[in-house]
Amino acid sequence: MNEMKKVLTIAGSDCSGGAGIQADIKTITAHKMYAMSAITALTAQNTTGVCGILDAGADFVGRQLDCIFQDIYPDAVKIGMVANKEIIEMIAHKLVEYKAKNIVADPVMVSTAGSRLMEEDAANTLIEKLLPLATVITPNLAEAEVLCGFAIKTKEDCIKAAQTISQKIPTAILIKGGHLEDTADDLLWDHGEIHWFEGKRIDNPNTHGTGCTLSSAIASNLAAGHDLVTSIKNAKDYITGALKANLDLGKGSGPLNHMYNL
Ligand SMILES: Nc1ncnc2c1ncn2[C@@H]1O[C@H](COP(=O)(O)OP(=O)(O)O)[C@@H](O)[C@H]1O
Ligand SMILES: Cc1ncc(COP(=O)(O)O)c(N)n1
Repeated sequence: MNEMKKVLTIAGSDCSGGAGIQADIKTITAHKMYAMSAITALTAQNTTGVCGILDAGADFVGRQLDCIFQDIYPDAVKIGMVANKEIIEMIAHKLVEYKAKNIVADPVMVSTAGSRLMEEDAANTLIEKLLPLATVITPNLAEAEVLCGFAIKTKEDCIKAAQTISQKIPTAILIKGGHLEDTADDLLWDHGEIHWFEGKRIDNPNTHGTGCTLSSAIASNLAAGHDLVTSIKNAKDYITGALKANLDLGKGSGPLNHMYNL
């Protein structure tokens, strides 16, 4: 029997199933891997927006991580929504304690519909304590603007932003271009080396959970033993397929179709 790869997601729950923990578990399962989850917060949300957040508390997040790492050690870890400083610090502490590897950190700050998912005063703790532990961080354009401190309008701006961010956070940096106007090109800055992952813009308004899905697909590929560039390329192919499959659920920006190639 082949060894089953294990991927852990540390993120918030989306009760409507499109983003967060639910998107991550669907993605990891579609990669034929074993998914585990440490839930940082419950959100009450759907395709039209977020109407409530209940965070799990730092101690309880720590207990979930102890249970996971002491029993079924993950081959890769994806980090998504983390609501406040205390939880960020706890996760950083546990990842160091258990020597976690293949960490993909998505610095989730604001939902697509505009609701804040991380408290405003937590950004510095995220930048100083948690993001530097990652193999790769995956900000979207708005998150990259917060991390670099200036507006990003063009592909040249993306390169400048990655260079600036790398001075504070010495990991590989993937700036996602899902919110660029004409293309969906993503930029990887890997310690000074630049790779563009080109993507045609797919005309599908249902993009709830694209960032969550991409980061857990990258984590699944790293768990499989692929290098970072191959992992991102495969993850981009996965998200392209899930967008092209045109699921249309809910009254707002709907979820992706994770069953398109099963
Ligand atoms: N309409 C689209 N067509 C093709 N790819 C897209 C589209 N929207 C997002 N993507 C891709 O989905 C991934 C997630 O990007 P993005 O939507 O920018 O992240 P987030 O959900 O964090 O805002 C990226 O690889 C991006 O290029
Ligand atoms: C619990 C949770 N985590 C993350 C997101 C962001 O989702 P997206 O992938 O669309 O940026 C979300 N809406 N809810």
